[in-house]
Amino acid sequence: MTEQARAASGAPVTDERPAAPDDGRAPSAGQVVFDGVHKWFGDAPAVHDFNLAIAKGEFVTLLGPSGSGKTTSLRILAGLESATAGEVYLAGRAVTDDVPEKRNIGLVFQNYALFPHMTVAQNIAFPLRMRRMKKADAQREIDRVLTMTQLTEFKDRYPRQLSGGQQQRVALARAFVFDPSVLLMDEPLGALDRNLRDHMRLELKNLQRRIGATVLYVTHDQDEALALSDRIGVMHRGVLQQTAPPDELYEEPVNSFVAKFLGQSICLPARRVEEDARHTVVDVEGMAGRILVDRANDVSADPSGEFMIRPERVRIGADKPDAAERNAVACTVVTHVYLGPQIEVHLRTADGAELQVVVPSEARADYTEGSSHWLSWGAGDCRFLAHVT
Ligand SMILES: Nc1ncnc2c1ncn2[C@@H]1O[C@H](COP(=O)(O)OP(=O)(O)OP(=O)(O)O)[C@@H](O)[C@H]1O
Repeated sequence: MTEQARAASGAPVTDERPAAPDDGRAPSAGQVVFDGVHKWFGDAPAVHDFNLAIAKGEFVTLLGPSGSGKTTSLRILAGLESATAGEVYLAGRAVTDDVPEKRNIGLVFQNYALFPHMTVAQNIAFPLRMRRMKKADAQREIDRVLTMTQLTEFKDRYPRQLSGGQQQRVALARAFVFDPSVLLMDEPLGALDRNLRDHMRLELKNLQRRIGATVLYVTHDQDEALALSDRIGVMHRGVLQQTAPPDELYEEPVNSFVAKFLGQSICLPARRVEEDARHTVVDVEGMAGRILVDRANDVSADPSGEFMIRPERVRIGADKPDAAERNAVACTVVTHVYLGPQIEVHLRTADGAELQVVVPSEARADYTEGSSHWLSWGAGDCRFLAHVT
């Protein structure tokens, strides 16, 4: 069977396999569990010690730059790639050595992978045919997903007679039709234009919620990841850096790679010089004086790391704030960039650190080149992070 046909068919796991270890890393309640998975291509590591448990009905996204190991991890779960080490579990059973046809998984790829010589209805029927489902039962299931994906009126068309968005809906319908235990999607909206992408994103989320599907999704688009996911796992150089709900990932990144990859951030090299019960005191490159960081926001194992703050947490004013626990740094404006509702102000400290903040654009007259300002923020607004590049 070709990879395309395998991916499109899926088939239930029928044999008895050992249960997932109940060691905390691999909760038996997990619908999907990666337990210490490694993948090497020759002597090049692609995925390193990958651990992830996905609950039933959960939508988890792997987000990361090109080549970070997202697709390889997903293909290992699908059985299209073998793990060099580690185990993969589906519904509590090890499937690491099972061929793809033995895993009850639906797959959707960026290039749709529809069969060009089959109509919409025939494409959707394919996984049911592979399972030898009775004709009347199959027809009922096909009608159900045609309605669900609003494709009934297109059922007799061929893929070439459909728009990109319609083709992608067929691929989704084909992945849903056999009630897979898990759906894997690799950049499924990647080939669509921006408007259609935003629209399909909503459709996809609604569909997933309605049927309660467990989804592992791959993208390098952070907006897509934020909009769709219950949790996001950020990958970098084959390593899962952090897995958390979108707001937690944004507010509480564990290292400088995650902070920089998701949203805007001010990150500067820093050193921990002192700590007491409430604060860590850090020396930030380019900032005179010591900067206070809440102890809870000090997550670097090393004394050297990175100071991080989100630009919207920085207050900008004409005067130095006098609150003792407020960090304050004097800056001059280098330039500003008009962005419509906001301007991005580029500033330089007296010690040469460059940083950017955003302010409402109606205040732009205050930020002429060379003008002086005070930046300030609370110890709870900033973080001291492990340095990961
Ligand atoms: N079949 C293969 N043979 C050799 N190396 C491979 C193979 N597949 C992937 N790799 C390498 O493994 C690493 C991870 O690739 P992978 O496709 O998983 O990354 P990705 O994060 O999905 O990237 P992208 O977003 O570009 O798809 C890369 O360095 C890639 O070149």
